Amino acid sequence: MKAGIVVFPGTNRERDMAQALRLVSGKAPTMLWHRDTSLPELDLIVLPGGFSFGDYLRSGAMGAHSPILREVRAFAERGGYVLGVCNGFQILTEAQLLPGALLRNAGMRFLSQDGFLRVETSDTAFTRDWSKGDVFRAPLAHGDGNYTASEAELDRLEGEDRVAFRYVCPHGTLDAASRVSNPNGSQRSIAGVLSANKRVCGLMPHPENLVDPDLGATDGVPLFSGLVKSLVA
Ligand SMILES: N[C@@H](CCC(=O)O)C(=O)O
Repeated sequence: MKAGIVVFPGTNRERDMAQALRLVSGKAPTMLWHRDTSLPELDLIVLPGGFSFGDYLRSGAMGAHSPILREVRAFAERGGYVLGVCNGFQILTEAQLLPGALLRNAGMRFLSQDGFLRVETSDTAFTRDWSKGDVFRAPLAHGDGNYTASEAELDRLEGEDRVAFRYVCPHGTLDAASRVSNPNGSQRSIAGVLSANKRVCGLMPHPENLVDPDLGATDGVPLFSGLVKSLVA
């Protein structure tokens, strides 16, 4: 699987993402710069976490206007697979490659804690190595993770099976009003969504940080192993 990771000024999780892709796929990804105006041949583009442009204006707002986003958009329009994690998810919504917006956390403070996610669909390359209803752990680290969209958009996402992950309690129950189950106030406890063709996925938690057994947990491996199965010719 030929993966590319986009680095912006302020990105700080590109090495975590590169390590996860290398560990699971066996192939080192290509590091891309936000000013690049052409891409190598790729199967997957990843926008990793961090603080692109210092989160000035809004998290992801400036990164969404970087030159490389024209190439990312064209790649997605050709049916390419794109994964946005945390700041990468914020950039994808700001670029309108995914619906909705990530607003300030409901508690108005930066969250740095474990989150528990329930897989809401296994019918995608990003989730095929889980079963619908599986619950896994993934670290959270963000100030603007409160997923928000219109009621009509939320209904559309639900109706088209495009909610990928939802925040739940550790034993899997869902309580949108609970800060344990829903740490940042996201509407309907949504943690990750998909594009209409289900080939662009964004999520706030960091599954790339739980793929190495030497670090004590491999909860995030299925995200990457599913992509390898779908994208390796
Ligand atoms: N800087 C963004 C994302 C953080 C990250 O990607 O880890 C925020 O605080 O919401």
